Amino acid sequence: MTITNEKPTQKTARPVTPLGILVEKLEGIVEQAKQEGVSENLQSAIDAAFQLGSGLDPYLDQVTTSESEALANLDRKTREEDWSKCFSDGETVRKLEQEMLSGHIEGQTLKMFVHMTKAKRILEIGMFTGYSALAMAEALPEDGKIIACEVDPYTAQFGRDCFDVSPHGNKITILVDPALESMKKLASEGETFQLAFIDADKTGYKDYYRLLMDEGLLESGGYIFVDNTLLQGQAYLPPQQRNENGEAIAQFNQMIADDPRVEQVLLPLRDGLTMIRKL
Ligand SMILES: C[S@@+](CC[C@H](N)C(=O)[O-])C[C@H]1O[C@@H](n2cnc3c(N)ncnc32)[C@H](O)[C@@H]1O
Repeated sequence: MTITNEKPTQKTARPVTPLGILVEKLEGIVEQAKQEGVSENLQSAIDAAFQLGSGLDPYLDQVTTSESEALANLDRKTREEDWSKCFSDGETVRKLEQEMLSGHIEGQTLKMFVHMTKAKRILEIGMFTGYSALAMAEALPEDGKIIACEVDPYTAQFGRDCFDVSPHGNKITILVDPALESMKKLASEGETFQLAFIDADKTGYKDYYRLLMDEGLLESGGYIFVDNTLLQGQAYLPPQQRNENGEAIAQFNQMIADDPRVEQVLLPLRDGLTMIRKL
């Protein structure tokens, strides 16, 4: 057996945001233009468009507060895991992938929102390896708590192991069940939350929202943050370009826009992050 000290292979994440996809397309256009020999003016316009787009995400990373060591460790471990093998070996019950992790900019944004809202009881719907849960936990006071719903036991344990090396991990309780079941149980026990973060299966978003709003889980004046509300641009692209998730998100966004009980804003951060305030 050969023992090396090489790091486990890390696959490069594929683009999963409107900007990332746009930049990948621009990169292809830059190459194609070079090969086909377009005019100097057109080439420099294409190069400028590529520069403008490709520089944004690295710049945000550079000027945003760095993530904690525990978050960096969780991110690295998530990238090193072979998620497709975990699924084919039957370790995970769902097909998971490293691209599901929210990451540095969104994590710091959520953490900032927790500070700003002074929320002490948070419900997370869709935890994966726990990046967003831990980022929010870092902003909670000692007596604050997060209940994180995750259907996959393998990734729930993966997250738990990462939480346990953080001084904030003890604020997070994981419920390993379909989120709808966990939420109904929490509602029947009279639990209430000041902040919820929806980031699970996109076709379930409408039901999660209804449960939060109609079953008393979310307190008046409480906030719901919702991830992937641009769904790689499918939310605003022509309907025939949408897959099932894109259609679910488009319908969800419209449902929120039509609900007089709330105020909301869709931030074009990463794959779209909607902030909703219950009036
Ligand atoms: C996009 S990931 C969550 C990412 C995480 N919030 C983060 O910031 O890194 C979605 C997660 O939702 C979980 N999920 C999907 N359907 C679910 C359900 N019905 N109930 C609970 N969790 C679910 C998946 O197993 C997956 O881990």
